[in-house]
Amino acid sequence: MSEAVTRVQVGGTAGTDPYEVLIGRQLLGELGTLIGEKAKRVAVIHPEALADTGEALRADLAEQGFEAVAIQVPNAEEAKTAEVAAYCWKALGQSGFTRTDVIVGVGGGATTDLAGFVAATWLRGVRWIAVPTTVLAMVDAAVGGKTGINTAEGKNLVGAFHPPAGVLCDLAALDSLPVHDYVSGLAEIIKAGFIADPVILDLIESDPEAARTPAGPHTAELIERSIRVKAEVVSGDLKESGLREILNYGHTLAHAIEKNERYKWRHGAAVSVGMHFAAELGRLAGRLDDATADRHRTILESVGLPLSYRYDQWPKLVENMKVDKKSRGDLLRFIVLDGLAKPTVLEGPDPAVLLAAYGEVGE
Ligand SMILES: NC(=O)c1ccc[n+]([C@@H]2O[C@H](COP(=O)([O-])OP(=O)(O)OC[C@H]3O[C@@H](n4cnc5c(N)ncnc54)[C@H](O)[C@@H]3O)[C@@H](O)[C@H]2O)c1
Ligand SMILES: O=C(O)C(=O)C[C@@H](O)[C@H](O)[C@H](O)COP(=O)(O)O
Ligand SMILES: [Zn+2]
Repeated sequence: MSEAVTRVQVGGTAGTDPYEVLIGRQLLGELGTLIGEKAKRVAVIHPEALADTGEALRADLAEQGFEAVAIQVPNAEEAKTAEVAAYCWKALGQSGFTRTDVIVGVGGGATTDLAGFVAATWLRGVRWIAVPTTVLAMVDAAVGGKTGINTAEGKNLVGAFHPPAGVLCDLAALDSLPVHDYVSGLAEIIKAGFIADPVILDLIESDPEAARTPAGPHTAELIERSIRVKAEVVSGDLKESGLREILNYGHTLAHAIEKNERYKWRHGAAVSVGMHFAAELGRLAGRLDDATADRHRTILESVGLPLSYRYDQWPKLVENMKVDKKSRGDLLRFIVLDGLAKPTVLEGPDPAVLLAAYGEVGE
């Protein structure tokens, strides 16, 4: 018997089409319905690590009568390149993909970012469905319609806002995820806790060791709460004209680190260091109380996320941060907290304060 399915609605305001995020188990039966009757062809974009899943999905869709192709892409950030996007476009062209056909992105956030970007750009936009298979992709990447790829100059510099037609979070997928990747996803869950839903922090703090695995007692609740935070924010501001920037908490430094590491670090690990930095920045800018700033350190450390990065890299990180999407002209902008669950923008902080905050993070 299948377990209960939770449905979270996203969008439906300001002229955007609403869609649902489904959270549960054995959800793949929903895929055919979501794809719809208008589609003749379906392309399943999946990473190498999920070759079997990708092929099983393709075969199942073929059995349902679709002309289904599987497009295998590299694992992780190696998939988020212009070359891999071009490879996908070629596969779509060769299979005669039209505007009524549908892309399915199955994998972690790197795969769903790429699949969504390919869907946004093919024929100027076709429908796509996200099937996230990492905790990070479930709680963040697959929801909200930010799609994109990296360039040598920076993280996610090319992309489009192109929401999916639906998101299927099958919790069973998490069982095969290496612990390192599971824990990396906790960074975005903790982010949702600090910016909007402190119950998330309480649940993790009640048993940090258990929070490190999908078998933990609060897994489904942590995932659902984080999705609800994201859904509420992006429903109010799809294109990041204001409110949505709060989802970038910790990301200004995180993306600078990822670029500096040539995209070999996991995103969640970089976000962890980035949130530690943002907390210290908030504290030194006189915005954030000591207890909440210290709480960042303890909770991130308790689940095994990193807090530090190389001190000598600061000048390069500052250069990298200049292309952050929140920058305006020469003005660096950061999301900081005025208090727990009170995110705000800090514009053009004094370089001495920035360096002092990094002094707490650098090793
Ligand atoms: N669009 C957004 O709003 C948004 C939000 C947050 C993060 N992101 C992006 O998401 C990406 C990070 O995503 P991620 O943390 O999911 O990493 P990832 O996509 O790089 O996946 C990590 C690794 O796990 C493998 N994998 C995926 N599912 C698996 C499973 N069930 N079992 C075993 N292996 C599996 C992948 O192939 C990869 O090797 C970054 O590129 C980040 O920029 C986007
Ligand atoms: O959805 C958003 O908006 C976010 O900022 C969520 C982030 O977790 C995510 O990493 C996003 O891809 C970052 O976006 P970017 O615009 O800074 O590239
Ligand atoms: Zn992120």
